[in-house]
Amino acid sequence: MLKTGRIRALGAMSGTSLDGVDAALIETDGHEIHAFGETAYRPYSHGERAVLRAALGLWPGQDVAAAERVVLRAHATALAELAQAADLIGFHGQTLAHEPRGCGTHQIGDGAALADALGRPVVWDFRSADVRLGGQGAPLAPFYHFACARYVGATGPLAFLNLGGVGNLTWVDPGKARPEDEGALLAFDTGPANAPINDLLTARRNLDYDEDGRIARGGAVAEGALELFLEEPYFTHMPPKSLDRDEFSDMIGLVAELDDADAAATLTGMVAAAVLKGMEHCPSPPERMLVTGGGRRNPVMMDMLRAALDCEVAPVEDAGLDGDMLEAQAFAFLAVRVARGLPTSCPGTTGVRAAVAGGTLSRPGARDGV
Ligand SMILES: Nc1ncnc2c1ncn2[C@@H]1O[C@H](COP(=O)(O)OP(=O)(O)OP(=O)(O)O)[C@@H](O)[C@H]1O
Ligand SMILES: CC(=O)N[C@H]1[C@@H]2OC[C@@H](O2)[C@@H](O)[C@@H]1O[C@H](C)C(=O)O
Repeated sequence: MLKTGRIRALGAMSGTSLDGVDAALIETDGHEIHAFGETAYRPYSHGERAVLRAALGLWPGQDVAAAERVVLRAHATALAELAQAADLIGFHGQTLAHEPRGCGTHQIGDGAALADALGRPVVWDFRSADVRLGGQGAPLAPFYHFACARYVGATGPLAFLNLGGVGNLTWVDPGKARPEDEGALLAFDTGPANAPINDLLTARRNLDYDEDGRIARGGAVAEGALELFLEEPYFTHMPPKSLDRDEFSDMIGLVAELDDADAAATLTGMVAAAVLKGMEHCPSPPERMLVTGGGRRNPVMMDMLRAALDCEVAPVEDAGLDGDMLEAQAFAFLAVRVARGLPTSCPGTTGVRAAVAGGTLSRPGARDGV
């Protein structure tokens, strides 16, 4: 692979909400974003999702064979067409469990098998090297956020907020030369985001989520429950810090006595309150917060964030980025960095001891990685 120049990279992400595989092409040299390319989305069927859900919480050595097959098949079909135009693939896989201070972090998805299936080199297993070196293994999107901040022409500090199952925040100083430079990035998971709302509405109404915040809009935030939530020690822990999807699943108990609308409003308010708490850790107030992930489609959540924060809060689309594909693009970008030996995480993003290029490069036909 060429050491300099642009690479057409295809990234694939299967997030904690288990909805499907996002795929996106970008052109990059691993430093700058030169161009965005085509995207694809391949949802999981109900049956596939059930297989993945049943495997959540499992660690290597446990029986994850069925889930592995689902992930490989879904990615092979999701990526088949776009892979024709790609020099390199970045394959995140599916996180089943994440406990960086305990068992580690576990993503399934065999990159060597995917390289064989697609006939393209694949970078995968992005997180474990970081954990081995004392990092949280997450979040990894921040190095891409640094490139995005440059791409959108930011001159002062700004923040990216991803509202997926969990919320994660990246504070960026685009004035620094490189993302691994001290003070360029601070990143951490803010707390729960959509996962508890989805879980509540699945249990109570058999809904996947609170579409456009319609249920929360009819309710009011229960201040007592919110105060109890904010007593969680997680919020006072210094970053870097990261969460597993279900680490805050107990919070549903805090809204158990409330009707559906008040419960949804309160869980939505907790997301905004957790982000506000997170802002206390930022080195300086950002000029604006660009929001990505499914939560940016929830107007009630966005309004609560705007009410809580002192800066402009806008979906990343306002800056010309694609909030549905940002994570897939991130793993395309990180794949290029790994292939070029450039770091993908640093003390400010994951707490790793020193900047590290995490990931394995597997070429088609070479099962053990190259
Ligand atoms: N129109 C909408 N209204 C309200 N909520 C929405 C809407 N669209 C998406 N969401 C929420 O966003 C969630 C999906 O977010 P996203 O796709 O960012 O998750 P993910 O990438 O799987 O998660 P993570 O980033 O944690 O891995 C849905 O489960 C839902 O809760
Ligand atoms: C272990 C893991 O898969 N973490 C995910 C998850 O989903 C959101 C948040 O929790 C973030 O920490 C991370 O994903 C994004 C893509 C990241 O690494 O930046």
